[in-house]
Amino acid sequence: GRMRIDIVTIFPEFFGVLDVSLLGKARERGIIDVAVHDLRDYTHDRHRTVDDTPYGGGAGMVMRPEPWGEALDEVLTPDAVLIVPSPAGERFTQALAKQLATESRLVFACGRYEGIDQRVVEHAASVARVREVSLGDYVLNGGEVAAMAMIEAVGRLVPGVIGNPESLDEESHEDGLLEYPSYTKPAVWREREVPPILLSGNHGAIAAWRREQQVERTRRVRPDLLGDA
Ligand SMILES: CN1CCN(Cc2ccc(Cn3ccc4ccc(-c5n[nH]c(N)c5C#N)cc43)cc2)CC1
Repeated sequence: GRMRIDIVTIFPEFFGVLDVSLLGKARERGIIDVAVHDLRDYTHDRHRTVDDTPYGGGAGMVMRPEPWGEALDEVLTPDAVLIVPSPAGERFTQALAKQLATESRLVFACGRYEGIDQRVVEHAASVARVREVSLGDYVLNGGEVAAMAMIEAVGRLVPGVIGNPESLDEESHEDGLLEYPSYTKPAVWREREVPPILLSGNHGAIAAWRREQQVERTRRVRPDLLGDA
């Protein structure tokens, strides 16, 4: 396929949904191959232990390096990009999604507890490109939800995955503005009319109105995207 994605996690069943979603079609068509690996398969003790107490003290547990080392030995090839979801990561953006969509191999290391022993990331960087990436400034309990979001954002940009590619270039954050509001039938719903301009057939005026809606909405909701104070 065009892209191979490996996911290492202690919750492999979490990614079962990838079989049914949009990416399910892409997998059937052989565009994207996804393989999920259970980190516990790389432990060798009876309790399949993946965590231990943090050196230096502190609350919570840290994920042990050994299982991660063995798992990544198996899936991390030099051409791959290892993506490690982390609260301390660089911000995940549409620009990064577009960059990652050009790669042939992505590996996602989904941590839990308080994170993964840092030596795992250090070692991986000697084998492949590694990026610690954060979904946003809020706290999750692990990397799986973040990985799912990133896989969806990247997967839909891989050529052939989305039916109508033109819907890709007219979307939010493509031109730095939020998207304009959308409407469909009926023309009146609960006494609310569709903006008449959209029924005018005047495509120049419609395009202008949509642009104005984008600017107005962006200024109201996301002034940071306009570089406004
Ligand atoms: C001493 N204290 C100092 C504060 N830390 C902070 C902390 C560390 C881990 C976790 C839980 N967790 C484990 C793996 C993992 C991956 C991604 C994310 C994540 N959260 N938010 C995003 N946007 C994420 C993404 N992407 C969270 C994760 C939660 C909070 C704890 C220890």
